[in-house]
Amino acid sequence: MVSRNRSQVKDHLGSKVLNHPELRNTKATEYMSHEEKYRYNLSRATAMLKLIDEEGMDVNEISKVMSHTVSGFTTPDGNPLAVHQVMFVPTLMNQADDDQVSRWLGDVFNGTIVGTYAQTELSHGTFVRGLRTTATYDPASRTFDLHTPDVSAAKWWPGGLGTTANHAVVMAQLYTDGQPRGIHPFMVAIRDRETHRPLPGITVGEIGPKLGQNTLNNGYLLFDHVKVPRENMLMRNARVNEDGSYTKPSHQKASYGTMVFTRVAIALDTVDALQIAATIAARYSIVRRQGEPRDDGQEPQIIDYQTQQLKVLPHIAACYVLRASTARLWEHHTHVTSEVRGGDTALLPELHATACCLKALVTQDCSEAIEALRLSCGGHGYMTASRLPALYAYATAGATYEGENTVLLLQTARYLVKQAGGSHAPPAAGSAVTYLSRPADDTPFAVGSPAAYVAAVGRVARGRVTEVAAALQADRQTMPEADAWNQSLVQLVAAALAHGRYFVVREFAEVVSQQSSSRAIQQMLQLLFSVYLAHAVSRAEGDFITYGGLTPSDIRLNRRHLLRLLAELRPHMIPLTDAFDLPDRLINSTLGAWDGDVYRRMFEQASHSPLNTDEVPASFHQAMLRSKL
Ligand SMILES: CC/C=C\C/C=C\C/C=C\C/C=C/C=C/C(=O)SCCNC(=O)CCNC(=O)[C@H](O)C(C)(C)COP(=O)(O)OP(=O)(O)OC[C@H]1O[C@@H](n2cnc3c(N)ncnc32)[C@H](O)[C@@H]1OP(=O)(O)O
Ligand SMILES: Cc1cc2nc3c(=O)[nH]c(=O)nc-3n(C[C@H](O)[C@H](O)[C@H](O)COP(=O)(O)OP(=O)(O)OC[C@H]3O[C@@H](n4cnc5c(N)ncnc54)[C@H](O)[C@@H]3O)c2cc1C
Repeated sequence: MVSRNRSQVKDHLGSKVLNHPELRNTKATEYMSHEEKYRYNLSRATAMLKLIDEEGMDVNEISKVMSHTVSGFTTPDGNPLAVHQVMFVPTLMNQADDDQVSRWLGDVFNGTIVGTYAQTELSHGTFVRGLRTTATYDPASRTFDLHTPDVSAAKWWPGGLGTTANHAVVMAQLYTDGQPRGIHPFMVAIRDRETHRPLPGITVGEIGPKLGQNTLNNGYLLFDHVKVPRENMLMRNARVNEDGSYTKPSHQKASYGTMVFTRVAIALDTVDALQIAATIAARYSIVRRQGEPRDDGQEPQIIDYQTQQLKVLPHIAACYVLRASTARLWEHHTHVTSEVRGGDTALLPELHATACCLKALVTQDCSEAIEALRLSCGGHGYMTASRLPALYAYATAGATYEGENTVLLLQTARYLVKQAGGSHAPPAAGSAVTYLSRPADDTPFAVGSPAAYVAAVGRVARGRVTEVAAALQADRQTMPEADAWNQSLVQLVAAALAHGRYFVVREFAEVVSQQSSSRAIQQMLQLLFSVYLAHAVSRAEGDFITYGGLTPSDIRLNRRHLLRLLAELRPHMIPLTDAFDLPDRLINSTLGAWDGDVYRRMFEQASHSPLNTDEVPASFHQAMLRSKL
């Protein structure tokens, strides 16, 4: 499997799970209790982990397996082992030293150690430096004392912590030699490997129901002076020596590496959810007919309403554009990580800035798009069996976890304004920010020219960044830094999003220009790109007038152009979503099956309601008749 790309891994595993004795048969989980749902999803997650093991996948491929296309089928209510796979294992691989890796990894891969990534606390998630769990080193016993000072410092949220994991990588404030040293990772056993009972000094449990993803098994965790051996601090980056002396990491934020990786993975994966939602809405929009009959005597297919085309088609284009740019980000991450392992951290700041902004842009765009697609399916889109609510719940969680989106965009903005002001190391060759130090691209705007649109998107990004950088600089002369920063927050976020949009469209422009296998494919990619660009302009018309060099007349022309493009794309809608190659069983939607047999499926799913088991449910007598008396 080692040389397969993500899509090949997804297809391979997709067919494996659909034929797997323990995974191929699914149950409707809507009517299960919380505990039953957890058991069902956990046993499927475990079967999936065994399958991964049988396939001999390495850690890099394990994260590819987290493709929502596959995991949404295997664990429809959230994977209680997701954080084990996506964060715990990669943290050990990248932050444990070689001795530690050889000490733990065997037990991780044979399933004896199941872990989570315990960083967030009740009172601190965003502000990582503010975490209050302490790890105080005692040279006499050569142990760390892990302690939760009060309930507000309880770890709260880690996935799988509730009742699944027996170990955690705990992010805690290190104290050694009497000095605070900042946040560091510790490998901590929290439950007995045999009995699964919490170990002495540990309080652990599950946090309760959420908007969705209810079997992620998010948990809480408190330490009452728990002793952890010195060898359990992950020591690839920083070290605490036996005498308590401290060796700094090569990069101040080296211990944040897992977050960077997971942001990249989330950006990639959320596009999977959008592809599924777009396929469902496209198929339903063809099947559904409603309205005054036309000349042929038939009611119109809803996709032939211009408004419906606007609700559905731009999001199909977005699937293609965002898939390409997030795949490029993944490749870039792989490259930078290997440089960092070799000791060169020069590319890390920009990788961090790009990962923050793409994770935010993609999860925001995808959750808004999935909600629009749900609305495009009318009442039936509100039903759980359409799968659209779960897809939305999944995508919108991505806007919060692994760094709340506003906060991440502000990280990107911090990097951008430093670049614009020349106060950061100059960008490396191939950097995504060189445009800030060059004159603006003055390619005149012309409807119908993707290159002209890309240039305009670039002018918006450049204008947004330079304007807010100047405002910030001016405010810094008259007020404290924190006030000046706060004064510009809204514009900083807008600048980071504009930069992200420019990154995305430049990457796709390159994909289109490099595509050489067929003229027809090239033309289709051009059409998708044109739709994406025209839609991007229509969503931010003010910006394109203010910074992009467009006139009000260009804006009017773009509105008409977008609608014409949608009409042009409409006949290709089904092939374009079929091309995502999603088998019906993985889509798992009453509205989105390939044969379009929507109404029969809807009736079939209604038959599963426990309220339909008896003609008159017992509850009628118990609740309603009694209340009449
Ligand atoms: C394949 C998987 C796909 C999908 C997922 C599948 C399933 C999903 C199931 C479950 C997923 C759930 C998991 C969720 C897990 C979590 O949520 S874990 C917790 C995540 N928490 C966060 O992300 C917290 C966000 N906050 C932060 O990251 C930081 O606090 C901060 C906002 C970045 C600020 O940090 P700090 O206060 O320490 O920073 P400053 O001291 O202000 O320094 C800033 C300078 O540091 C640079 N910096 C910051 N971070 C990094 C980094 N990671 N790498 C490199 N550099 C970094 C920053 O650029 C500043 O640099 P400067 O300008 O030069 O000073
Ligand atoms: C489903 C799910 C799974 C999770 N899994 C894990 C896990 O496995 N491990 C783990 O450790 N954590 C996990 N988390 C926690 C998650 O990482 C945090 O919730 C997330 O980082 C947001 O932090 P917060 O809750 O502190 O939000 P807050 O920071 O409190 O956000 C609230 C509001 O404050 C604003 N805000 C905060 N700071 C600033 C600022 N500096 N500037 C401007 N605005 C600001 C935000 O923009 C937001 O609007 C999970 C969360 C969820 C929802």
